[in-house]
Amino acid sequence: MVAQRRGNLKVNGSAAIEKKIKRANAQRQASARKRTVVGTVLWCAAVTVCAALGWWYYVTTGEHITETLVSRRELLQQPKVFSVPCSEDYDNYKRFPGCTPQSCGRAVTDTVVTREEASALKQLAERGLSLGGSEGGASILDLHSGALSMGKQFVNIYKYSGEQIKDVFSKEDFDLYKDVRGRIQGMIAETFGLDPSRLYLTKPTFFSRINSTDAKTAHDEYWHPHIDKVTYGSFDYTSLLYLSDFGTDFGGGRFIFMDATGNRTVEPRAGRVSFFTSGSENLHRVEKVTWGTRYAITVSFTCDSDHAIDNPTLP
Ligand SMILES: O=C(O)CCC(=O)C(=O)O
Ligand SMILES: [Fe+2]
Repeated sequence: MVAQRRGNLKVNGSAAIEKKIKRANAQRQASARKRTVVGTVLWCAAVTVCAALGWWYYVTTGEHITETLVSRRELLQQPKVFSVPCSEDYDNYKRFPGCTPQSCGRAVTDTVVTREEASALKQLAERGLSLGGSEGGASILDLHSGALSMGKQFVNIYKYSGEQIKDVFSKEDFDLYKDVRGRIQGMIAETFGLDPSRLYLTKPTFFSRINSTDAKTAHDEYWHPHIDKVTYGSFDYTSLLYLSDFGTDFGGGRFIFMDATGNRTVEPRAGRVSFFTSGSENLHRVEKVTWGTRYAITVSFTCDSDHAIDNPTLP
């Protein structure tokens, strides 16, 4: 009797042990699965954080920049000129002696436009753009055609504002614009050895205002690499007059020449004029603005009088 009970106990006991072992195994497997899932999630999170830190470091420290041609802190006493071999782009267009680029390059000057003039032009841009503005990060105001960014499209500021335009812009504003444009034209002609009277203002010539708001339409995507002669056709010489300071008024927003040997940067500074031949020898882009507001004017020149535009006048 005692022996039989012991036997039963033994049978019952080993079943219980087997059950325990099974339960323990199941628990071990479940926690191993849990560990794998947690491990994967942590690994993904670590990779994401590393990628984000890498991107932030890349953008803020300018690791993508091989050389800074002119920094914001520098104040150039004379133009800095950099020669680059001309591309073949100009072969696809009619050549204009005394104007079509024969030697190509890029240059930066801080002595053609004063900071006071840049400030007056920025105020002009602020007043004009306050009447409209894009929903995305990039707005333009073209005093020649009247185009003004408005939401997701453009309006004609002269038609849109009617008589009130006289409260927004003055004759002095337009005189300053004309004067500055003339000086830039003279500087381009002198630097590239051109006859200034063979160089004409062309379109689009416009103010730009850029901030860090996400783009809403393709018009807001100012950061794409491009060649001005390909994008705009009539351009032979592009100039950019900066109206605000990199690092003080805005972050990001540096101008980048994308050469085969690396990226070369111009840091905007109010009153600084950067100018260059418009072919693919000067492929470029603007870095995304990360904070603040960046103002500039793109002033464009052509050698083809058929594409010339006049200075803007108040209607
Ligand atoms: O604002 C800039 O620095 C460059 C603008 C530009 O590339 C353009 O208007 O074609
Ligand atoms: Fe451009």
